[in-house]
Amino acid sequence: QTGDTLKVATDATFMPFEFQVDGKLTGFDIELVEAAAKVMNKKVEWTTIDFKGLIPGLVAKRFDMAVSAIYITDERKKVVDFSDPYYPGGLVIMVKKDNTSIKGPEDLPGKKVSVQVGTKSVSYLQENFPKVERTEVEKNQEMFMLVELGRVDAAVTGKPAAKLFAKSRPTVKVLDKQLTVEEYGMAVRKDLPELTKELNAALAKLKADGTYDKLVQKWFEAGN
Ligand SMILES: NC(=O)CC[C@H](N)C(=O)O
Repeated sequence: QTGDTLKVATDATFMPFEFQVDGKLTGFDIELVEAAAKVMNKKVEWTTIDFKGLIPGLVAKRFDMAVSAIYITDERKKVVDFSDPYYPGGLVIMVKKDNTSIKGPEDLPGKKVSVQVGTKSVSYLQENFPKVERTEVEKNQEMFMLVELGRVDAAVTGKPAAKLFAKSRPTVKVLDKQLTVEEYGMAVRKDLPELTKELNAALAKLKADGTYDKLVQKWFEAGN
């Protein structure tokens, strides 16, 4: 169905999942997709776009898959297929280190919170805390920076990325309480069911042969 090239889209602004070093894509998702493609005997052709364009781009058949720390949600499952879950995630709150007024999501109404457009963070706040003043931005770096600069009170984003960012910046902290429990999946066009099957088989092989564990170790556990 997809020939020998897999067209994969990502929003490379989310360390350690996908980001750029000297203009080159790298991260856990990037290496996992490359490894899966190798098992499937395919080459990867990457496209980088804003997160909000990933699911619409799949629907419009601009690429075959999107891999970008995407949570598997019922809403998204209506328009795209997902691989088996490949990593656990969940939303957390990031604030300035000296912030004492926000201890959990119940403290967010009336506060300014930065979120990335098109993400689960937006729908989570809309549904559960509609009184939060959302500042919606395109890039994750911008979302984090608004907290650092004190232009917003908090950011709501995925735990691994928030933790990694907080580790590199002494001015911010991640609250322990996790707001949701999620699973990351690779999103695939609905008209390519064979690709989803092949992808699941490749992921299973990478888990069985130790490649998956090595990548988890490299991107999430090394140096902790
Ligand atoms: N890639 C990201 O910036 C995080 C997206 C978030 N996990 C979601 O699925 O909505």
